[in-house]
Amino acid sequence: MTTSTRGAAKVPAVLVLEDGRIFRGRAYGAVGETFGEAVFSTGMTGYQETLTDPSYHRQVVVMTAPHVGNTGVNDEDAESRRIWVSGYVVRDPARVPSSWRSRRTLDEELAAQGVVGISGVDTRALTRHLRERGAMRVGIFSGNALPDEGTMLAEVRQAPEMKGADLSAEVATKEAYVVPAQGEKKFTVAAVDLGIKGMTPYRMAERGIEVHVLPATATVDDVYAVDPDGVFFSNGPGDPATADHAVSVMRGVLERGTPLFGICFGNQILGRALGFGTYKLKYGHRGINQPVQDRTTGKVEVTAHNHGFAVDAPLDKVSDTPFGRAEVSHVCLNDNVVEGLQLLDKPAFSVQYHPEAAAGPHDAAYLFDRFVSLMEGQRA
Ligand SMILES: NC(=O)CC[C@H](N)C(=O)O
Repeated sequence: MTTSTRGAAKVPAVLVLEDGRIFRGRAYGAVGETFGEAVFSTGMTGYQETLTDPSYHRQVVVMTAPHVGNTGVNDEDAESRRIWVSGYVVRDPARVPSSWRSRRTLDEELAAQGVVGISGVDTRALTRHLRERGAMRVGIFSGNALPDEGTMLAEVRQAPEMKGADLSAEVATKEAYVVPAQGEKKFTVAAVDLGIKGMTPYRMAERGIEVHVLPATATVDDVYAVDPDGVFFSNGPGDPATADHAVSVMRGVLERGTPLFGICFGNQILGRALGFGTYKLKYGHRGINQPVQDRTTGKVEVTAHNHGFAVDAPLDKVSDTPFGRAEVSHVCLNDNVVEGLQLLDKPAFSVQYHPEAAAGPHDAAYLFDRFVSLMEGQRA
C-alpha cells in the first residue's frame, strides 16, 4: 500500500536488508512499503532514464551519486511509459531542481507514480555493504507508525528473489507496434520486446530501419510475418535462465541465418541459444561509466551498463556451437565479465551493455552500424 505525499521529508523511513542490516532515513517519493533486490548504480547523471528502464523491474536502486534530482523530471527523457524500479534510495535529494526542461521535482514524480523511496541514507556505506555481501533482497518502510524490526525483516525475507524470476512478460508491450524509419526506409527489423528501452528502436529508426516491436510472447512465425531483414532481441528484467521461449525463438532465427543483434538480456539469450550458461554476478554492473574492450578492434569504450547476470563463455578460445563458431567479442575491463558475443559463421552478435546510451556515453553507437552492415551484407 502506498499513499502519495507532498512534504514527506519529515516522515521517517527505514531500509531493511535481508541480512539484517538496517539504515534509517526519511521518506522520499511515496510513503508506504516496498520490496525488491537492492542494487547500486554508479551513474552520476541520467536518473530519469534509470528509473524508467524496464530492466529495473523489481529492483530497489541505490544511487552512489550523493545528490540526486538536481535536474528535476522532464517530459522527454523517460525510456518507457512509467517508472519501473520498485524502490529508490538517495542520500541528499535536490530541494530545488534546476533545468530549463524540468517540469516537476523527482520527489513529486516518485510520489505520483507510487514509488516508495528513502533519503538521508549513507549510500556509500550501503554500497560498500552490497559490494562485500552481494546484491540481496531489501525492504523500504515509511510512515509514522512503522512495524518493529523483526516484522520488517521477516517481510523482506518473504519477498521473491531475483534468481529464477521470469519478468519480461510483465514489462513488455502486449501489442505489436511500428517505429517508422527516419528518412528513406532501408531495412525492416523485427524487435522482440523483453523490456525494451525507448531509445533502442529510435537508434535503429535514425539509420533508416523500420522497427516492428513485437511482444515477448512472439513466435518465430510472428517474427517472419514482418518479413524482416534483421531480428533484434532487447534488454529486459529477470533471470535469463528463465527465458526459454526467447531462446527457442532465437534458435529459429539463427537456423534461418537472418542477421541478428541482441542487447543485454538479448546477449544472455544469445549465450543460451549457443549452449553457454548464465550466472548471477555478485553485485552486477550498473552505471554509465564502465570500461569495455571491443576485442575485434582492440578499442576501449566507456559504456552504460545495467546487468546482474552474465554469460559464462570462454574468453580465450573460439567455441564450437550448434550454430557454428562463436567467440567473446567484448569484455569488461573492471572484472573480465563477458560483455559481447559474435558468431563467426553466421551474421549474429550481441552485447551485454547499452549502445543506445540512454543515459550514457555514445562510444558504442557503432554497434547499430554493425547491425546495418550485417543486413547490407545479406542483401549483397
Ligand atoms: N538490462 C538488462 O537487459 C538486464 C538483463 C538481466 N535482467 C540482468 O540483470 O542481467
